[in-house]
Amino acid sequence: MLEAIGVSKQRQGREVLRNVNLTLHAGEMVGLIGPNGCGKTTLIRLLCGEEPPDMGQVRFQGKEMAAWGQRQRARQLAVLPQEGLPPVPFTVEEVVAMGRHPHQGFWPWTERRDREVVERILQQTGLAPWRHRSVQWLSGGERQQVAIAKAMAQEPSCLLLDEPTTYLDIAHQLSILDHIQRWQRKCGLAVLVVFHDLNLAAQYCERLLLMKNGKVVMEGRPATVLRSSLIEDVYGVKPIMISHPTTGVPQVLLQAQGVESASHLKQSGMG
Ligand SMILES: Nc1ncnc2c1ncn2[C@@H]1O[C@H](COP(=O)(O)OP(=O)(O)OP(=O)(O)O)[C@@H](O)[C@H]1O
Repeated sequence: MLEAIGVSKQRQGREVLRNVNLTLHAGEMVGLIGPNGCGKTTLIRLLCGEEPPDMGQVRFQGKEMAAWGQRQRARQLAVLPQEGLPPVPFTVEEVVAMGRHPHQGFWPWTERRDREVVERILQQTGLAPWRHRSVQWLSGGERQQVAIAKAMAQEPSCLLLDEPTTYLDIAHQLSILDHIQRWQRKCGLAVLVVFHDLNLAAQYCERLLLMKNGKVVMEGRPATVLRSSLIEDVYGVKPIMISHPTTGVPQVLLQAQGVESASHLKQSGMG
């Protein structure tokens, strides 16, 4: 479905992606993880055709990305950038409907279908009661939910999400990711998600790619990638690894390293 083949990219003379290979298949959710500045967003920008690689190739549905027209690509590929949705002076319903733009005028019956899709998505995402609220007055987390609904309205076959849960509380993190997972499974959607939360990545993704300094250093199932020694090497912190009590997937516990917390533990007899 979507492939990066040996892609490299420089920023101000510095190589921020080095010979990265990635394949995303229909019907799978893949997590892209790694420390700040390791190149995740740059890779997403190359994968969605926002920028060309300096070396290597990005191919979408077998065709080189540069050969896709913008509108044609937008009918198939939706991207939720890291910065999310700006606080625009449009209503929730109008913004969700903007997701239909790549399809408009494509078939004679699109207008009715566009309205049906927007209505279905407003209902599914629980945004229907907010349809007339202006997006500019929504909180960061609320805007993020609208941004995801807009991407859903695009009805893509491939979805790229750059840290979609950053502004969301725990209930909304689960609700959005559950929603995307159901959509992925029902429609065979290919999903690539950038995560900082390794525990969510392990729970939702069948495959993870771990990046460090512009390179993919490990790829595989969560149990292969989320190993204590590898996490320590890549992130520079020593995690405590446990298995999720229900699903058995690896989960990462962090331990505060400050002097104060250590003495607090000793005082309480837990150190
Ligand atoms: N326009 C730019 N000009 C110069 N350097 C840039 C530019 N954009 C990104 N970089 C650098 O490229 C590297 C990779 O950045 P990128 O945003 O891809 O990392 P990231 O893994 O997404 O980070 P984060 O987790 O913090 O979002 C960083 O060192 C960043 O400073």
